[in-house]
Amino acid sequence: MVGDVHRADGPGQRLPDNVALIGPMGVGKSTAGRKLAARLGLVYVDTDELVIEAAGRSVSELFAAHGEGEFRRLEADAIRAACERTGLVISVGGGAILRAENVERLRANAVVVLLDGDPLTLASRVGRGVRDGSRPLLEGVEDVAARLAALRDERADAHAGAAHVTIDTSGASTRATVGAIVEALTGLAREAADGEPLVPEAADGDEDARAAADRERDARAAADRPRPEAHT
Ligand SMILES: Nc1ncnc2c1ncn2[C@@H]1O[C@H](COP(=O)(O)OP(=O)(O)OP(=O)(O)O)[C@@H](O)[C@H]1O
Ligand SMILES: O=C(O)C1=C[C@@H](O)[C@@H](O)[C@H](O)C1
Ligand SMILES: [Mg+2]
Repeated sequence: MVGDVHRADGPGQRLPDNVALIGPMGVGKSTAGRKLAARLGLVYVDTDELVIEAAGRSVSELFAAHGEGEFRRLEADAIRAACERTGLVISVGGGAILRAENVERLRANAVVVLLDGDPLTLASRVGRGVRDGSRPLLEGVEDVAARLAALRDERADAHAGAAHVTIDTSGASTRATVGAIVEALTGLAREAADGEPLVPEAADGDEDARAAADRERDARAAADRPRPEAHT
């Protein structure tokens, strides 16, 4: 059932004009988000980047100077600002779903897509970026995979409660993940009463070329295609 994907403002509702990507640290929200925005012709924003801009320092510096609480306050401000806009793909910082106000705002103003991945996948993805100043919760941690697994478990309920749709990206390429997100959004848009598709329809005459490109992409991604799973 996708009823609660609609704006809660009565009949004639349509799907929200934003897409929000949530999920565990390192799952690929920023990487997939940029590509998704390009593919859908939407503007990409990343709440971590908005916080860095507002604070004038890296996430790690902010944690060190003012603590996680200040980071979370700026993160909530960033989400509020993003949710006042439309036409965005919003990559949401990994821990933002722990605040109910963030979840409420995101669900009301975006289709919320949870990108998930098993702990080994997460560990392999963050491996290269552990010391880039963006993930203070992993700094100085010996067993990054165990820490990521623990955080993912702690946040599993919050993630499930926040998501309209979940996509398992374990072992999937970014291209396959973006394809699965588009497929899920298209499905939701078609099912939404009076909803307009979030994915632009192909222009007349483009249909065959687009279908051929889709078939080619699907064939390439078939081996590792993640399965979207809709939630109420
Ligand atoms: N599907 C994928 N397959 C392989 N590598 C990926 C994939 N998605 C992302 N990566 C790589 O994993 C790393 C982490 O990705 P990214 O920064 O997008 O994660 P994130 O979810 O935004 O993390 P954070 O919550 O910390 O912001 C990057 O180095 C990226 O290139
Ligand atoms: O999972 C988390 O709590 C975090 C994820 C990152 O996106 C950053 O928002 C920050 O490193 C905290
Ligand atoms: Mg990110």
